[in-house]
Amino acid sequence: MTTWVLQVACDVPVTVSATGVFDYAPIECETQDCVLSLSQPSLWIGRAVLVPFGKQSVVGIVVGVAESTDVPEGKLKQIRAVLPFVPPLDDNGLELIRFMSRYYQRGLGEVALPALPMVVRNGKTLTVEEASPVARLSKGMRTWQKWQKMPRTPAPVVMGRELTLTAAQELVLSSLLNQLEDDSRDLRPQLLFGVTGSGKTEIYLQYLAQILQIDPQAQVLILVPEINLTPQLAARLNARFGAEAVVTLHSGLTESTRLMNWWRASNGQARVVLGTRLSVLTTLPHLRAIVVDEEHDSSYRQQEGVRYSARDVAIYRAHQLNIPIVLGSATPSLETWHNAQTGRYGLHRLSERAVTGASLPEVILVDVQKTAAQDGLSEPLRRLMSESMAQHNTTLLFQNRRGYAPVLYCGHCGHMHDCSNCAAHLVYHHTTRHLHCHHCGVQARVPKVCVKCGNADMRPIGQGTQRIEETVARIWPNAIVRRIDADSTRNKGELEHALADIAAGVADVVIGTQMLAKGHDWPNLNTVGVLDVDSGLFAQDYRAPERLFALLQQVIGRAGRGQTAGRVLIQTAFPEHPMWTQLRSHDFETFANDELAVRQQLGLPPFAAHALLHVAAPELKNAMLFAQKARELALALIDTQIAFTQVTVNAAVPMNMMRLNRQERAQVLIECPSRPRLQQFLTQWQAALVEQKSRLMWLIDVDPAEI
Ligand SMILES: Nc1ncnc2c1ncn2[C@@H]1O[C@H](COP(=O)(O)OP(=O)(O)OP(=O)(O)O)[C@@H](O)[C@H]1O
Ligand SMILES: [Zn+2]
Repeated sequence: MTTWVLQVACDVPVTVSATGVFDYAPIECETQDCVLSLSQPSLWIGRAVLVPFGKQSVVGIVVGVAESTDVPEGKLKQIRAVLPFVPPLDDNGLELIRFMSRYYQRGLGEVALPALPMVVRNGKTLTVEEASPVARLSKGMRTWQKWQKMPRTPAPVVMGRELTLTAAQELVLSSLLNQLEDDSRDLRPQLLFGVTGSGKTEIYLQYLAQILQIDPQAQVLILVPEINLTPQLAARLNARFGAEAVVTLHSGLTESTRLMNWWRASNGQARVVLGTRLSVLTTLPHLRAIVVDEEHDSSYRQQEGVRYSARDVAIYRAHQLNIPIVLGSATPSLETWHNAQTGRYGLHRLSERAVTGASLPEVILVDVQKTAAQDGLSEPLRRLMSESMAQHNTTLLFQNRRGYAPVLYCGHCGHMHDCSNCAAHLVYHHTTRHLHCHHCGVQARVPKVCVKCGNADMRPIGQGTQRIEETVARIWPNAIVRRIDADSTRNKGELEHALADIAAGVADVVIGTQMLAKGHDWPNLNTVGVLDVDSGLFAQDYRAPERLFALLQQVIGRAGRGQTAGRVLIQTAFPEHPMWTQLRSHDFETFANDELAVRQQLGLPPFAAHALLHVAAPELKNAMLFAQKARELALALIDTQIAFTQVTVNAAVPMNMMRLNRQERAQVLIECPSRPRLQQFLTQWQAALVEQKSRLMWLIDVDPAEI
C-alpha cells in the first residue's frame, strides 16, 4: 500500500462537491510516453487519469498529491489508468484553472476538463489495456494514430506576402512592437480601437509574424467569436503562415479533426492557433502572444456549464505568462474602454478605413411613423435597393429575428400563440409551416383555426427574415437573394456556400440576423437597411444600449468597405432617440463616455462587480423560496463579518424571462464595489447554499451578461 494519495479534479457540479477534487490511490504506470512511479509523487501532478466514479469511469486531472486522506481505510479507490497522450498541465496551467475556479466559483474539474476534446474526456471512448494501466483512444482514430507517430517538433512557419501598411497601420504596429522591447517592456493589455474596415487584421498578422520569427518555437493564439462566420480569416492565416503551422479549434470541427488540432496545439507543434472561446484553455507550451479579435463580442461569454468570459481568462493568462495581449474592436466593451481610459490598458487608434478611397458610410434615418415600412421595407429603402441592384452592388438587410413572423395572432379574439414551456410567443416559420419556440426549441404544427375561439382568421404579425425574403422576391423577382440565419444555415456547407457567394459579389440582396454583424469584409456591399430594431432602444437591461450600439455600429460598418461609397438606412419610429446621433456620426467614444458616466453614477459595472444567483424550479413558489432563503443566508453572512459590509444583497425576484423550458426562474443580485471582497463573499455564500442540500437547480453567475 502506498503512503500517499492523488487529488483528482473531476467534472462534477459544485452542488455535488464544493471542490470537485477526490482522493485516489496511485498505481505503477510505465509507458513509452510517461513513466509514473509510486516513488515520485510530484511527477503525477497535472496528469489526466481515468478514475472510478460511482458506477462509471471518468477522466480527471491530478491537481495535487497528499500524504494522507480523510477517506476511511479500505474505502480509498485506485485510479484505473493514466492517459499518457494528454500533455500534462504545467504549473501555469494548474494556476490558470485555480484562478478560474476561484473567480467563477466552480470546481477545478468543471473548469479544467471541458478544455479537452470530447473523445478524450469521455471515458467511453477509452480502452484500458489489461497488462498496463494505460488508457488509449479506442475507436475510429486511425488518422490520430498516424499523427501520434509524427514528430512533435514545432512546425516551421512560412512567411507569406504581407500588405503594405498604411501610415496609420504602420504607426500602430510599431508602437505595439516597441512595447516588446526590453527596456520599455509594457505588458499591459493593448486595445486596438480601430473603426470598421480600418485593417486591424493585417496589424495582428504582421505583429504575430514578428513574434513567430523571433522565437522558432513560439506559439500564438488568436481568439475570434465564431470561426464559421468568418472563413476568410482562417484562409488568410493559412496563406500567411503556411497551413502546416496553423490549426483551428472550434465546435464546428469533426471530433477527429478537433482531436488532432488540439493535440498539435497542446504538444507545441502548431504555431498559430485560431480558436473560439473554449480554446483559451488549451495547453500551449510555447504561448508567446494572444490576440482577441472583436473583444466586445458576447460569444466570448460561455453561458452554459461554467459561465466565464474567454476574453477575461485570456487577459489573465497573458498576465500570468508575462506575454503580450492585444484586444481589437471597433466597438470595445465598456469594461475594456474604461480600462483604456484609465491607463490600465494601452490604447491605439485607427480612425480611417484601410482601403484607399473607402470611408465610413453615410447613415440616414427614415421615420416609419411618417413613411410607413410596407411589409418591412420603406419607400426610401426600396429606392436605394433598386439603385444598388442596377449598379450591381449588394444590399444587406439586417432583420434581427429569424422565422417568418414573431407572433401568430387571431384576428377575431386576439389570442396569441405562446410556448407552453416558456414565457414567449411562438414564432411562425413559413418554410416548415410550424410554430417554433426560439427559447426551448419546441415545434408545433400551425393550427388551422385559433385554439381559443375556433376562428380561422389567423394572422402572422411582424417581420422575420423569411418574410423579408418573401417581400424582396415579390418586389424584385430577378434578384439573387441570400438569407443568413440559424435556419438557413443549419445543414452542413450551407453557410460556407452562402458566404462564398456573397464574398464573390453574386448576391444582390443579403438578408440576415446578427450573424451578419461579425467581421465580414465584402467590398461589393454598399447599401445597408436596418429594420425593426426599435424594441432594443427601450430594453430593461442596463447593458442593452451598449449591446445595441455595438451591434448597429458593426452592421453599419459592413457598408462601403470597397471603392463604392456606402450608405445605411435605419428605419425607426423614434428618430429623436439620442443613440442615433452618435451612430450617425460613428462616434463610439462619445457614446461610451456618456454611458460610462451613467454607470458610474448608478454604481454599475465596471464601477462595481456583480454576481447573480439563478434558481430554477418547476414552480415559481419553490424557486422564490430558495432564492429568499439564499438571500437570508447572504444577509446573515454580512451581519457577522465586517469584511462584507460593502456587499449589497438585492431582493429575490422572478427573472425577466420568468419561465424557460418548463422551469420557473428566480434570481438574487449581489453587488459590491470591490471584486476581491465579492469573491470572498461568494465562496462563503456558496458553501452555505450547498449545505442546504436543495434539489433545485441553482448556480452563481459571476459578471452576469444580463440582469
Ligand atoms: N494596408 C492595406 N492596404 C490595402 N488594403 C488593406 C490594408 N489593410 C487592410 N486592408 C483591407 O481593408 C479591408 C478591411 O480590413 P479588415 O477586415 O482587417 O478590417 P477590420 O479593421 O478588421 O474591420 P472590422 O472591425 O469591420 O472587422 C480588407 O479588405 C483588407 O484586405
Ligand atoms: Zn419554449
